[in-house]
Amino acid sequence: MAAVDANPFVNPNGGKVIPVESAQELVKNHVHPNAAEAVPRRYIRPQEERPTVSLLASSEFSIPVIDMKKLIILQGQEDQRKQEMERLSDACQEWGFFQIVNHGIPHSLIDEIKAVAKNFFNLPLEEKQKSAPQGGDPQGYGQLFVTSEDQTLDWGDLLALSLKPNQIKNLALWPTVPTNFRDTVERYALEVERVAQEVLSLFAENLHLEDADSFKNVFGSEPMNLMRMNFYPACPRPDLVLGLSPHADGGGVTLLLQDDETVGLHVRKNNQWIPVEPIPYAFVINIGDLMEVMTNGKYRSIEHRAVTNKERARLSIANFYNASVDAEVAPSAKLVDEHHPCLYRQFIHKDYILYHLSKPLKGKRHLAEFAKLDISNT
Ligand SMILES: COC(=O)C(/C=C/C1=C(C)CCCC1(C)C)=C/O[C@H]1C=C(C)C(=O)O1
Ligand SMILES: O=C(O)CCC(=O)C(=O)O
Ligand SMILES: [Fe+2]
Repeated sequence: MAAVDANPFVNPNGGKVIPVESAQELVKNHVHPNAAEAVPRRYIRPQEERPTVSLLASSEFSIPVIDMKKLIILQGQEDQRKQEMERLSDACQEWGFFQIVNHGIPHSLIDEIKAVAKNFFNLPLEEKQKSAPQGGDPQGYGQLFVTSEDQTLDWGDLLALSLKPNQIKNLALWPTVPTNFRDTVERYALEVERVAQEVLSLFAENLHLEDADSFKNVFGSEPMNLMRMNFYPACPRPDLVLGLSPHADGGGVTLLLQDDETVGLHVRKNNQWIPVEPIPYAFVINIGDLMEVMTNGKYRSIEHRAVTNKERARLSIANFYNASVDAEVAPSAKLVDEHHPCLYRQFIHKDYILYHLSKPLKGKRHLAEFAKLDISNT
């Protein structure tokens, strides 16, 4: 059993918890059946934050798709691999986002993890609340990043669990219904970790770092695998709300499974919101803040958000593959020189997580406020 009292993230806001009603319950109970008041005031975004998408959004202007099969080292296929590596490099530098296909995670396991997540969110509230945060631990069923009474709320519920390392894993909050939840999540976690490590090796190779393990080494001996299952109920006024506020992921790399049927993820590119079209069984991968720091800004952690849908609920499952709790995070010395000044100060990963947890999700501001160096006078 995990040693919960050794978890450094307990009580990140001095124990202050702001209660938030489940969005799913709100819909179920038809609190405001009248369309004009269909959405309670606390969810309504100011005009400038309401969701519109770019007119540019089309198949020619969408996040790159990387075929992992083309990245396997095979004799006679060197040119094909080189081309795919270049596409990956562009994706990390220009978009901060890409989708991967042929990643080797069995489709049956993807079906299983989506099914257990859906089954969990479809349980009665009392059952789900058995996984509600306890004892100041910010994981479990409910909300994260709600730090004030007057904050605009997201139209979504979540289940956040630390899968690894044991120091922050709190099995007491893991659902026991559906009965295959734990076993499925444990098997899925191993596969996600394998792919995340492959992706880190490809990044190191692309950036010409000493060896393919260089990022894995900085991530340390106990990398974190945090899982966030997001459930966005159908919303009577998707034009007024957001499922998930604009944010950049704080960790290393994120592997996201999207709903196959419903578009909901938007990525910010050149000040426009670009929808990410779901590809069945693909993962959306994005660069997190830690990776932006380690690459000295060469790879970019990009703002994204989730919107809701009038007819359909949407499910997504994000795994944040992050450095160890006590890892020292800093730009790689190989990526700093007279033409590329050091953009970020060194910090301890744990301190950045605590900073993150104390603030509402707010675009790209967290990394800039926490670690960006002022290089205007250098
Ligand atoms: C959008 O970002 C997050 O939701 C998030 C969540 C973190 C967590 C879990 C998924 C499980 C329980 C623990 C915790 C609350 C930390 C982001 O975490 C980031 C932020 C930093 C920094 C990081 O490394 O991961
Ligand atoms: O639901 C989505 O598509 C986005 C989820 C996300 O960005 C996150 O969980 O950090
Ligand atoms: Fe995210």
